Amino acid sequence: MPDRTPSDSGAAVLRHPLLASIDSPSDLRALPESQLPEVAHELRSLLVDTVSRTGGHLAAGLGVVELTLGLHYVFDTPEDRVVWDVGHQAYPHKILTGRRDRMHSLRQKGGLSGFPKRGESAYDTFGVGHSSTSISAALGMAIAAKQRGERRNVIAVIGDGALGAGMAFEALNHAGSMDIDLTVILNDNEMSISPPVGAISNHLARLLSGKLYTSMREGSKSALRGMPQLRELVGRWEEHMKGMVMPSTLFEELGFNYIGPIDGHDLESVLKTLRNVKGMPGQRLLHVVTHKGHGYEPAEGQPVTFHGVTPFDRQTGEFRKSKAKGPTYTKVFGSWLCDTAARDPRLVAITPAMCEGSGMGEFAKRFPQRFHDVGIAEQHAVTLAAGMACEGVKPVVAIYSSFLQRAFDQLVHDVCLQQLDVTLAVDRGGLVGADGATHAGCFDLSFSRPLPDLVIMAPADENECRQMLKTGYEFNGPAMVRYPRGVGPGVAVDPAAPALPIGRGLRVREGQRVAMLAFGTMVAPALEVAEELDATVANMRFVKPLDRELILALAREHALLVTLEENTLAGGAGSAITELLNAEGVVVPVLQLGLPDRNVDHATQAEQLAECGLDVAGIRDSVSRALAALETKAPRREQTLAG
Ligand SMILES: Cc1ncc(C[n+]2csc(CCOP(=O)(O)OP(=O)(O)O)c2C)c(N)n1
Ligand SMILES: CC(=O)[C@@H](O)[C@H](O)COP(=O)(O)O
Ligand SMILES: [Mg+2]
Repeated sequence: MPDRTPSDSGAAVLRHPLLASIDSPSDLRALPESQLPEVAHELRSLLVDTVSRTGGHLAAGLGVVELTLGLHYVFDTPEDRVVWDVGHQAYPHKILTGRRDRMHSLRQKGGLSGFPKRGESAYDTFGVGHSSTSISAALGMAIAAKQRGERRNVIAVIGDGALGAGMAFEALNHAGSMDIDLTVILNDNEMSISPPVGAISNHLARLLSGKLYTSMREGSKSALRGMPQLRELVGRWEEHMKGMVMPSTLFEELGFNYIGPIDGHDLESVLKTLRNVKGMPGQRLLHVVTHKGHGYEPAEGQPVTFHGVTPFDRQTGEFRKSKAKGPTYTKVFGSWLCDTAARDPRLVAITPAMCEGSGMGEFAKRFPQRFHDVGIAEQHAVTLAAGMACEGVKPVVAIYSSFLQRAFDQLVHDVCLQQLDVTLAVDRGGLVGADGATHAGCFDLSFSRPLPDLVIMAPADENECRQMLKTGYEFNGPAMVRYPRGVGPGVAVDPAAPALPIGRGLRVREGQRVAMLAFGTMVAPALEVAEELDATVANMRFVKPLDRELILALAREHALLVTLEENTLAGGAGSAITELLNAEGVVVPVLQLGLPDRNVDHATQAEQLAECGLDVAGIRDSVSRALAALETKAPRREQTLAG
């Protein structure tokens, strides 16, 4: 990696002389091919340096350095469209496409997004964050280009993990039957976030181990150099042997011309193959083999840890100490899961490819027979749980709120309609910080609330989270506990704490002027504000069923109700309360506070909350204004105060 040299300011900076001359892929294309290995070297260096400071996704980007260079060198981007899947591997792409000097701002408020984003650059052809969208989007672009009579290459780059999702196969299925030019590059590093799972992954491994065919082919090629007639004959024999030695690939069966596997770190081979692919008509799938974390030893050795990282020391690969106190909600879930499984042999746990992120590592080790990582397959995960519940086991699906969006109909049709006993541990509910809008869990309360028979809970602290998991698990029907990313207020967890009475909230402070009806993460800031405003605070606990008696009592006793939730205001928990009041014919002013009707970009969680007026200062302001308005104006019927 390039040396550190003192900058004018005396601070150590990294020198990347070649990268410094590349402001767009045109500059890259102007370089002789002989300089590309050095560009690759500098790219890796800059990538490690950047992410060691900002945090973010590292190992995947390191693995696609040569592929990224090759794509921008060989293809005429952005005229040719490169569509990245998930987009967590796109940092090298950002560096080469005019964003080098802003990499230090990655994932920070006002800075570069951690994912491709159409508004950020013309080279970001499709906004991503969620997995397995690339082939559909690329196919759509290819069809549009054909219809408009525009000739361009369209290339989807998808990982072996992302390929396991149903949506990727829906797209292959469609594309394979069409008269269309489309390139799919399969970036196979034999890793998802965790080691990949499933039969597709086994199929890819078999393709990679088809060494016999590959070495026969390579050996014969060099042997026949200078003997053209014989080479043609052997070429035909080779096709015949290919069929005999290697079963045809899944992709060929789906109508794709399969090319590869090639070594994705051999720049010469990457460039040569991309040039060949560029001229080919029809649908082709190029199988590129890479190594997650390539070129940075700590990441190569620990690709799971270095998938997504907090800032670390680039020399040693050691992480900076976290200042956070207490366990994350994810950890609380993980230990509840293990404790419950130890007592109840009926418990099974399901994750759609998020074992570590969802806190299930310990469970997977201790109860491997009852642990099901289904790959990036949220829809399948939920319906699989439904099937299990039909047969008397007790499934717990741990899923990120934003990924549960994928499985909405499965939740409606397969779980709730049949009132099946499935517990959903919905992590990352609310704003998630640096991953930004793609990963924010802003909608789960709105989309789950209309479902009959679903119990929905939101804990105010760590202990309540455990109690709610117990409550949901013991409830004989569908139940969901939604908790946020990160740590809570630091309440000690009592493993023996009882389940909660369903549909009962809790008054946590008594006041006179206003009642604050808070859900989940909003209880703590509501309590902080309450002192100053002489407010009653209720920890509502249940979004469904709502605590009717508590709400009506609060409405009787106070001149103003304030609902607070870390979910979009549209159709969320506050709306549930106003619906109930309307249904009961109760007229009381209600101020609804929650997430706004717009996407909230990457920043820290605290910055995002402040931006949405959901930090202590923001809540205090909104409530004070509402109280002032109420005190100066004559009361009206039907008052709903805007937040
Ligand atoms: C719908 C959805 N589910 C889960 C995730 C979380 N996720 C992000 S990257 C990833 C693994 C992707 O593996 P692969 O496509 O092989 O890419 P690699 O990291 O190996 O380069 C997962 C599960 C996601 N982004 N989107
Ligand atoms: C790219 C992706 O989808 C995941 O890697 C995600 O960024 C993980 O987020 P957490 O850090 O919240 O687990
Ligand atoms: Mg992979």
